[in-house]
Amino acid sequence: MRPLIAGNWKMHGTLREAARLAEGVREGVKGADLLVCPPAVHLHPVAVVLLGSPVAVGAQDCHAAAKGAHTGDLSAEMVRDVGATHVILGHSERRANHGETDADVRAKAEAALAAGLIPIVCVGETEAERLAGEAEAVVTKQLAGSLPDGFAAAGGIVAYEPVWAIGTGRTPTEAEVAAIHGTMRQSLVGRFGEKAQGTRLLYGGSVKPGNAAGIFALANVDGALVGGASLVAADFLAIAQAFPV
Ligand SMILES: O=C(CO)COP(=O)(O)O
Repeated sequence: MRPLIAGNWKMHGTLREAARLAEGVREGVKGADLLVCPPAVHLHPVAVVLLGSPVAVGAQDCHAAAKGAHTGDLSAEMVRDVGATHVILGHSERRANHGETDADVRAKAEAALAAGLIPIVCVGETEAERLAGEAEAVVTKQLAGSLPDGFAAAGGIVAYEPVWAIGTGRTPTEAEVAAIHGTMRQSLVGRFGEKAQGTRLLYGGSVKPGNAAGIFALANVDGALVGGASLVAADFLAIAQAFPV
């Protein structure tokens, strides 16, 4: 399976900085499939910078409805229309800051699929859940509730992002990542059948150039969802280069 290295730029940067970062990624891309997910207002200009390059563009969220009276929201169609091919859904920051439930994420993923976008659905346990030994159960439940039917057939992507590893410089051990990714694969194959062997499972949470190779060597890790390190083109590209080809 071709790895996917995705950058989640979150709420960072000016338009000029977004364009420069996109140019830096475009100039250095080789090997892995790359995706950048800028803030919504930068989607179109970044898509223009990356037009004709192998670097894809994704949004960080979309609404579940195709259109309507939803002030401040963006539909999947709008995101697609301005040049995005992917959308991150159910990131823990949205689950925490906007109260998004598994059912909300599932509805958004359905809207994304209907609009021809590839959803990247995020799951992950909190530190308290990990300490209570509940990480695998939490992630399995989130997957069951957040993924719509047809997810695997449409090429949907899953990102495992332990909440306590995001932006903290801490990561699970390689054995812990391998265990969760193995559990996720099993649960996807159980629900969607053998085609889910081809579902990309990304790891996210403090991925850096220095720890990427170890994480990428693990079974059932098919790429990464990178936050902070994706804001520096050289670091993002170094992470992509760490994937064994
Ligand atoms: O939340 C993340 C990506 O979606 C991970 O962020 P960091 O790479 O900054 O830990």
